[in-house]
Amino acid sequence: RDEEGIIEEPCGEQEVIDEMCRIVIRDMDQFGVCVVDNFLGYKRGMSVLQEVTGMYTKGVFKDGQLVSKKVKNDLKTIRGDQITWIDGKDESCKNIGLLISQVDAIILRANKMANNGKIGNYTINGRTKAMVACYPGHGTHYVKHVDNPNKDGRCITAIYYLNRDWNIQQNGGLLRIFPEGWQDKVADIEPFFDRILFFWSDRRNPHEVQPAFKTRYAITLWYFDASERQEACRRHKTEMEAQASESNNIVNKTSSGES
Ligand SMILES: O=C(O)CCC(=O)Nc1cc2ccccc2cn1
Ligand SMILES: [Mn+2]
Repeated sequence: RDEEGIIEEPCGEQEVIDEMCRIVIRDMDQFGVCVVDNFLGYKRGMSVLQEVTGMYTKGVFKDGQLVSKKVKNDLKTIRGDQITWIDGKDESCKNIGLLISQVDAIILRANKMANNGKIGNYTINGRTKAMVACYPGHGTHYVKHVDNPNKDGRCITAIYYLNRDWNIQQNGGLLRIFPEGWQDKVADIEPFFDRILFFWSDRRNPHEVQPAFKTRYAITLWYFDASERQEACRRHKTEMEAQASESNNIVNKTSSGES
């Protein structure tokens, strides 16, 4: 507060980051979901959007997963979201790289600031690459699902939206989260430009994307909890070894003529 008792607006970059971290920690602890608007600001948000639309017109997006939909009595296969994975290091997506480092800064700082240095009792030590997704907008949707149902190590989902002048009534594409413990209440998130959303990736947050009727872009990052990730990798390694020795036995049996 300055002498008139007016609350000082955080002005420096660091104060803005700290303020945002406090909001993320508070909302994640209270709701398991957190929405922050004007995350990058108009200019930097637009440069991220331009890179994404540039990639899309270049056709780097893989065809989305097939969603066969019974339309009257013929199976109409429509494609869901189209995705591409990038690490944001190459020159052609340096602005996406800036977005990624900005989200990293918030998550890692929040991890430090939270009580005993853990946000939601996690110790975050890494993340996936950025998944850039596009819904082509012919009524494509994403069925209700959980990002991490079986402890693969991912603890926080961060989704950055890029859709300007988005009108939910006309364009659809609402993200609906069904947070565990909210009874019949839901969290309806409109995929607005320069909005970032955080939520726990596990079974606490089943979610769906309702049919979109305009091209809908989003960039997703998943952050890893150190111990859950380590355990998941150990389990995966054991499964791989078991499969290898199993196929070895079969080979030995068939080559030695045993039935
Ligand atoms: O765009 C949004 O608002 C969220 C869409 C969404 O949930 N996408 C998504 C996409 C996925 C792609 C591969 C594996 C798991 C995945 C989980 N979730
Ligand atoms: Mn998801």
